[in-house]
Amino acid sequence: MARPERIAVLGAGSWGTTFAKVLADAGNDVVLWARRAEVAEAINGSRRNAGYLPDVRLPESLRATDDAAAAVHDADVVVLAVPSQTLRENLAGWQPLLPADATLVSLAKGVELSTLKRMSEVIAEVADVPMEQVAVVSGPNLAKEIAAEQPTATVVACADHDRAIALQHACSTRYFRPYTNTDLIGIEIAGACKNVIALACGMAVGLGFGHNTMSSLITRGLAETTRLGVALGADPMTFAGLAGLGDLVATCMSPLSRNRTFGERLGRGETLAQAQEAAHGQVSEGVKSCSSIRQLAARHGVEMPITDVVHRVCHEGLQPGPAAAELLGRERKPE
Ligand SMILES: NC(=O)C1=CN([C@@H]2O[C@H](COP(=O)(O)OP(=O)(O)OC[C@H]3O[C@@H](n4cnc5c(N)ncnc54)[C@H](O)[C@@H]3O)[C@@H](O)[C@H]2O)C=CC1
Ligand SMILES: O=C(CO)COP(=O)(O)O
Repeated sequence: MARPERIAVLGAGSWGTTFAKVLADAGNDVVLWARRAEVAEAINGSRRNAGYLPDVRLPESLRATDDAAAAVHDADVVVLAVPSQTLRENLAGWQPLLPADATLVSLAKGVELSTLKRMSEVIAEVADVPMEQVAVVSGPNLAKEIAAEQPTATVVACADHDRAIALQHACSTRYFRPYTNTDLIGIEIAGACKNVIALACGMAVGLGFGHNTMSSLITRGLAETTRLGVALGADPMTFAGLAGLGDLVATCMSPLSRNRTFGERLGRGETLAQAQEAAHGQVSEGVKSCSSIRQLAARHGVEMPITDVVHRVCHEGLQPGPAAAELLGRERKPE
């Protein structure tokens, strides 16, 4: 397959804007779709997306529009950079506009609440395309660091290995190094679950706990994530890779993570509404995915104790302190 040249990125939030910059820096012809016309105008005029990445100057070659039809026209690749719980609705609106053979790329890390589907499943269903046409990009990819051109690696996953390689070429830059993978289930489950574990780590920070607590949560979080993934058919090795352990460590350890920051606020005693207000509309996917992942785990008979308490803290009034005590007080077992 030839190297893609026309790429549309739909969603001009933190990651959509940053990934569009990566694609433009890699030499592609990139159009970024923003919901609000003034955001598109500011990107075209001042090369800034002030609401999300105020300190970053975007490449001259990156064009923005609020017209989705113009953005996707003739695109070889369409990147979906909207939150996971709105992706179905957003994509349904764009579906009639999509070029027939375009690779559809998910950047979202979540599991849909109403259906318990992964994002690639939602995309294949709504766009009515074979799963081989859908790809996922996931890894330790905090947008602000990548926008500042700090080196990172990532995973480009697609059941069609040739498409994965074409996309790998399209998003390789001197600061962004993608690896290919064909295990969509593992990559997506890892990406969704790490947000929930990051909420738990944030709560631990908010409660005043240190690195032993964080490392314990990361490691046991990886264990429960792997259990779920394997039950769904994932390759267990995926969880030791960039989209597994890599992203889990980055998100749980970094104050730049919205999920960890959200958890920290809850750990300090703020309510869900207060933490949501402080997020200024930026998405903390784990707050909703903790519920869908918990349901998915129950459906498959998988124990996910950290995810369970995160759900109950976020949605059932459990306090972070007693949640920690509950995890420590569980039945003793071998590792
Ligand atoms: N920010 C990051 O560092 C990374 C984010 N991700 C994932 O990428 C996805 C998008 O994240 P961000 O760009 O960071 O989110 P964001 O909150 O910064 O931006 C979301 C974008 O989606 C648009 N949007 C379209 N329809 C929407 C609707 N109905 N409701 C809300 N927003 C709507 C918003 O206008 C905005 O441009 C999430 O699933 C996130 O987990 C993945 C890797 C890195
Ligand atoms: O997915 C991310 C890093 O890989 C971003 O995490 P947050 O959504 O918690 O900021």
